[in-house]
Amino acid sequence: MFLTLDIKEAGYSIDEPVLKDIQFSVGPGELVGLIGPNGAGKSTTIKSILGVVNQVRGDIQVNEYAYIPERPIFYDGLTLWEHIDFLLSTLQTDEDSFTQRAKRLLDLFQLSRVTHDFPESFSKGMQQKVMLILALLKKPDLHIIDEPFMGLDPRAIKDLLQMIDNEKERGAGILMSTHALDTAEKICDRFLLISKGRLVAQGTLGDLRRESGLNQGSLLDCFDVLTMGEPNVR
Ligand SMILES: Nc1ncnc2c1ncn2[C@@H]1O[C@H](COP(=O)(O)OP(=O)(O)OP(=O)(O)O)[C@@H](O)[C@H]1O
Repeated sequence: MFLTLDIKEAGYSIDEPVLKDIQFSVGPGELVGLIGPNGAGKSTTIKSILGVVNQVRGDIQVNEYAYIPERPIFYDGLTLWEHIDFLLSTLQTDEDSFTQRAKRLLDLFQLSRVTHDFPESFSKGMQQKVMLILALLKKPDLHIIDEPFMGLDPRAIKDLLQMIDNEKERGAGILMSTHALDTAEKICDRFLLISKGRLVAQGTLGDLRRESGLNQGSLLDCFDVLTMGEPNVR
């Protein structure tokens, strides 16, 4: 497994846990969708894995990962190419092949023209593409992707889906939070459904259908049934 998570409680203060009793894992070549309503605890789950939630009771084992946040983050004063160069300096990899891969990806995502510009000046979609390129260049065991489809044009979404396929084929695991349930239904191997800080269901679409009693239900239908009337953590 590339990620094994067993959270008893996690949150931003000791007396008010946001998450309770969440257990799951992500293995090689698996795309796991983290879904749930607004405020359910998806980002808090991801932040617990990243180690930036200060109150976590439980155990989280994670291999080397790349994180693509919902809102792209860049280093002040570094151009796009300098971000790539900086990443290279943190990796033990062959410089020539790394540079070639970087150029190919910049081409693919149509960012070759702006390699010497500052990512802060890019559109949201272009910034998202930069984060994707940096994650791909790292070749991690696990990708953790927070709501990747927002702000991407249809062509970029197609490229992203292709990238996800390629990464799975390479053997990487992917944990992806999203509200795009139509897309998630088509591409995810398994789902983690979080509601009000608890893992209310996990498994394949077939498992979620069985659990919700909707034999032919879409992911959205199952989501609706399974997130109704969940008790609050607090
Ligand atoms: N930094 C923080 N400090 C205190 N509480 C927080 C913080 N971030 C999130 N929360 C609370 O934790 C709960 C879960 O929020 P979280 O951001 O994990 O939800 P989410 O499932 O990612 O939602 P969304 O789909 O809206 O992004 C919410 O009640 C939220 O108010």
